[in-house]
Formats: sequence, structure tokens, C-alpha cells
Amino acid sequence: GACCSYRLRDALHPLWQSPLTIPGGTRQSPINIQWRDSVYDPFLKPLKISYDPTTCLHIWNNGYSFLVEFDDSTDRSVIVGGPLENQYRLKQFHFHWGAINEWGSEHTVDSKFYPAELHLVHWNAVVYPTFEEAVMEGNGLAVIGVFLKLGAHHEGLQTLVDALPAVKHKDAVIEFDVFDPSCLIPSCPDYWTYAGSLTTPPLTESVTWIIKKKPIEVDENQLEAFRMLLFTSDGEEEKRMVDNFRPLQPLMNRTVRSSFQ
Ligand SMILES: NS(=O)(=O)c1ccc(NC(=O)CN2C(=O)C=CC2=O)cc1
Ligand SMILES: [Zn+2]
Repeated sequence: GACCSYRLRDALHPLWQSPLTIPGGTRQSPINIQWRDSVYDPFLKPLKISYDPTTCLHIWNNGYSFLVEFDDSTDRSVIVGGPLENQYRLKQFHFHWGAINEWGSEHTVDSKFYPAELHLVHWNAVVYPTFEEAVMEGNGLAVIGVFLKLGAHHEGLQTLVDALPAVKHKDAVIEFDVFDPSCLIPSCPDYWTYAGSLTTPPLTESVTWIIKKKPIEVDENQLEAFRMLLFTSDGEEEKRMVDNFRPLQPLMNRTVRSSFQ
């Protein structure tokens, strides 16, 4: 269908200069989550999330997305449980979105796209000394994925949306000193989990993905606010920051587990 050919065209999109998949990659992300092929694992624990809102540092436009970065020098904002063997520290969160509401998420559920997807990026500070080292290890990172769907206004997201005009251009940064990202995570505990990779370079196969089953609702104005950001720096010819998602990758020899029946 249109979306598939679009995906191919998109895969050649200048944003993804890197190869569609890394040579020899066996656990690349994102993937389509086929609900009926996911396997309920009764041994999966509930995910425990405890963030300290004062660890929030700044928002910046890195030329791919906008990132909200956290002070990860201590264990003040962490997740534990779920499929994880250790506690993981929050490093940053960011989003991926489309030019229109028909697509934008990186993962799909039964081949359905959401208009956007939130990624909360954590690293295994129990085993590795730095984030940069954890990025290179199979159990180094844990990313919580939350789908965004078009619906009611999201109060918590609005504080972030209000700050976006200040980071319109690539490399812009603004201080953002109190924000609790747990307001962006659905209260429903259900999730899927699988072994995958970063979806932007260096594409390393170091991510335990935890994808929340329930989406959060945001309104049209909030999605439009994402779309007014730019890939380009101040003074360059403006390119709107949209369609910053990687094409779907082959499942290969992986099983997606669910925390729910
Ligand atoms: N889209 S995703 O898979 O969640 C994804 C998640 C993370 C990164 N990369 C990084 O975090 C790079 N990075 C550093 O090395 C230090 C700060 C920083 O942002 C790339 C992709
Ligand atoms: Zn991401």
C-alpha cells in the first residue's frame, strides 16, 4: 500500500544516511508488534518508575528530535523491575513524529502507526561506568516507548510544548529545570518487551525495549507544535522537523513478550 512504498522512499530519506539496517544486525529496531504473536510471560514483573523532577536539566534540538536531558550522576531518577535485571538511570527523553497524523511512530502495533512515539532512555549504571559505555553493551540501555494518539489535550505535555519555540533550530538549548516525565506514561501497567537497538546512529544493539500497550492522548495543536521545529540551524534554509522515524526492521529470530494476557 501507499504507506509501504512510502516507507521505502522514507528509508532513502536523507535523514537516514546510515544503512537501512546495520550489516550483520540481528536485533534492530523499530519493529512491528504483531499482538497475536506476542507471548505472555507470567514471570515479567511490574515496571517500577521513580523519577525526581528536579533532575531535569534542559531541552535541546539535536537536529533529529528535541531531547529533554536529565542529571544522571546519581540514582535519583530510575526504573527497575519489568524485564530488567538491574536498575537503570534516566538519561533523556525525546519523541518521533510524522508530517501528518497517519504516521510518525517508530514501532507499529498490528501494522498500525501512531502519530508520534515517546522514548524515555535509561542506562545500566549498576554494571557500566558511563552512558557511552552502556550504549555499546547488550544489556546497557532500557528505553520505554509510549505511543501518542490524537485526542484530548495533555496538560503535562503542554509545559514542554510551550518551551519548543525556544529550541526551534538545531543546536538550540534552553534550561528546563523541573519536569516529571512520569506524567507522560500511561497508568496502565501493560507492556510488550523485546531485545532491540537504538533507532538512530550508532544503531547499537544495546536496548531492552519496553513498549507500553496503552497510548497517551494529545491534541492536534500539540502535535503541530512538534512539526514547527526545524532540522536546520538558524540562518540555513528551513527544513521542518517531521518524519524523524526509522523504517521498520526485520524481526529475525526474536519473540516479543507481553506482561499481560
Ligand atoms: N530512538 S532511540 O532508540 O530511543 C535512541 C536513544 C538514544 C540515542 N542516542 C543517545 O542517547 C546519544 N547520547 C549520548 O551518547 C549522550 C547523550 C545522548 O543523547 C539514539 C537513539
Ligand atoms: Zn527514539
